[in-house]
Amino acid sequence: MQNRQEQISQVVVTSEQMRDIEERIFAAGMPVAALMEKVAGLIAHRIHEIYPNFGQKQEKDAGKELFASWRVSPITTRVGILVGPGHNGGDALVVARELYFRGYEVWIYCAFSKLKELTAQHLQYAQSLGIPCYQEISQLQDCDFLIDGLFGFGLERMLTDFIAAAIDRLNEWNKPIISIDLPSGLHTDTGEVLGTAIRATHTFCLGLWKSGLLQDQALEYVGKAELIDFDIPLADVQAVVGDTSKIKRITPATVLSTLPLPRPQVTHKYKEGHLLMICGSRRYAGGAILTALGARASGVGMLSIAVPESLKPILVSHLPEALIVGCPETQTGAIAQLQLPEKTDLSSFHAIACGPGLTKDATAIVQEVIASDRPLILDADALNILAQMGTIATLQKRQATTVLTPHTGEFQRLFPDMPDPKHDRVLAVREAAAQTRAVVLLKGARTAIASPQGLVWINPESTPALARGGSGDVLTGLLGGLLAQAATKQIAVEDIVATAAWWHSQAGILAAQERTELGVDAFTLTQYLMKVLSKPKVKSLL
Ligand SMILES: NC(=O)C1=CN([C@@H]2O[C@H](COP(=O)(O)OP(=O)(O)OC[C@H]3O[C@@H](n4cnc5c(N)ncnc54)[C@H](O)[C@@H]3O)[C@@H](O)[C@H]2O)[C@@H](O)CC1
Ligand SMILES: Nc1ncnc2c1ncn2[C@@H]1O[C@H](COP(=O)(O)OP(=O)(O)O)[C@@H](O)[C@H]1O
Ligand SMILES: [K+]
Repeated sequence: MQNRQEQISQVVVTSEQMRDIEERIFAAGMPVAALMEKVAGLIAHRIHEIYPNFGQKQEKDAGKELFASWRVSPITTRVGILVGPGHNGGDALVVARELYFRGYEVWIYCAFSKLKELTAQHLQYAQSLGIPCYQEISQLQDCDFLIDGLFGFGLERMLTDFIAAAIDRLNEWNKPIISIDLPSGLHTDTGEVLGTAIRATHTFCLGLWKSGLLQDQALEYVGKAELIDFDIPLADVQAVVGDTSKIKRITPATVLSTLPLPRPQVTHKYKEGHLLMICGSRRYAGGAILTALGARASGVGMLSIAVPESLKPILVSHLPEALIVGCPETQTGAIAQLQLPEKTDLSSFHAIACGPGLTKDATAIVQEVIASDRPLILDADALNILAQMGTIATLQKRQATTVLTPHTGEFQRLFPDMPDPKHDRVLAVREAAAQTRAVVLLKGARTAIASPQGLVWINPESTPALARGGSGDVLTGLLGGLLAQAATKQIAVEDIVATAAWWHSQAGILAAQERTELGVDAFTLTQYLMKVLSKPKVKSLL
């Protein structure tokens, strides 16, 4: 049973869900102002940890002379507070007050004439303390860092006029900015930039993770994101979010509920998953090797690899443990047809992973595996061939598990009539899974995975070091190996896919830490997969 913190860290909400959750808390008797105090107190505490103030409150209290010289002291921190019209602005003003009492020099920017009542009261009190409040953003240019309380999940339309101009201006200063809840200007659900948006260095997401913060298009704006947990009761979360149409973050706890795949004492190789990989062509031999090395790291019991006959020697030399199935080739060096060893047919395999390096000339074999009753992962060229066959009509005929692993370009070819993943990745992937009845993994900086039942997993941590040829092939092999093993155990397919995405990106992160982001070629990546699980912190949980 996961503890509360683990459960909360997996939840992802839309603005509508967040509003409903808050309303339940307020309806239960929690005063709005008390919640704002609590939240802002937690934020102020974190800010104090990140940007400590070395100015002495005693100096300020000692009299006007010292106060006047305070600013020139190199050790006093000046913080600019950006205040919007709603409760995001209210949060920021409470933070302003708290930092002021801790000896920071605080300057406020507020250019809105109409504020929500609570926000207006906090502004009035801040001003009564002598905290200066400006209507021109240029006045804050000398601040050491800024706190963004312009808009939170209440932003409902494009930013225009003076506020858009102010954001553009302060973004040019390249100062540290801490955004409260979300960088102002981002759509809470999709992460889309509504006209313009704050480029934050930190985002303190309040209470529950907002979906927009986990989208590729938001990442340049979010900076380092962390959750400020203000004790929302799990019952309220559950009541609003429910069990279906959920979005969940993949966390170590998620993954460690599947890994290590249970392996009994008395077993044999065919009981621990038999994967058939179909990949490679004369033109693309490397993809087959990388996919196979990904599968090797999964711990799969038996690995068979179908490649064009001419690739057999090179595969044998890289993977002595695997059974390499040489297949007849087309004139272009693609697999012409599957030629399995005697007494073997597709039913011998627990799963099939098909696609990397095939080229489009391998159509016949892709059609054959799609027509089979085996759990199937389709990637790369197999996806392009599927697109030509007609994705939805073809997959609706399949009874067995299908997993598709497209990047954005492949997704658009597979699903030309679906919502554009560049606009809303969660919506796109959920729709694709619902219509195909496949588990769809949409690759990206923040990979999103949807089940046909509407559950979406988002992988919240990765590294651009993975933006490199061949890293997707490694994922396909790893996923194939895990799926083959899971087929003999009772584990949900989407959980296995989420596990593979997490494991793959953690290997990238670890490799980048040790070798820099430039040192994570796909072959190296395969060698870091095992290292992730043997990291003391992960290993102790396994
Ligand atoms: N109620 C509370 O005590 C709590 C408040 N919280 C804070 O409250 C925020 C949500 O507060 P609100 O619902 O007041 O919403 P916001 O503060 O996000 O903004 C809403 C205000 O902005 C205006 N607005 C929206 N789009 C605009 C645009 N494009 N141009 C100009 N004005 C625009 C709206 O008319 C409204 O006045 C959260 O993000 C969070 O920071 C929560 O964190 C926790 C508890
Ligand atoms: N900017 C990024 N940040 C994190 N992960 C990324 C980034 N770009 C790509 N990736 C990951 O790297 C892999 C690339 O796969 P793919 O596009 O299929 O490449 P290839 O076919 O060359 O192997 C995917 O798992 C993807 O999620
Ligand atoms: K904000």
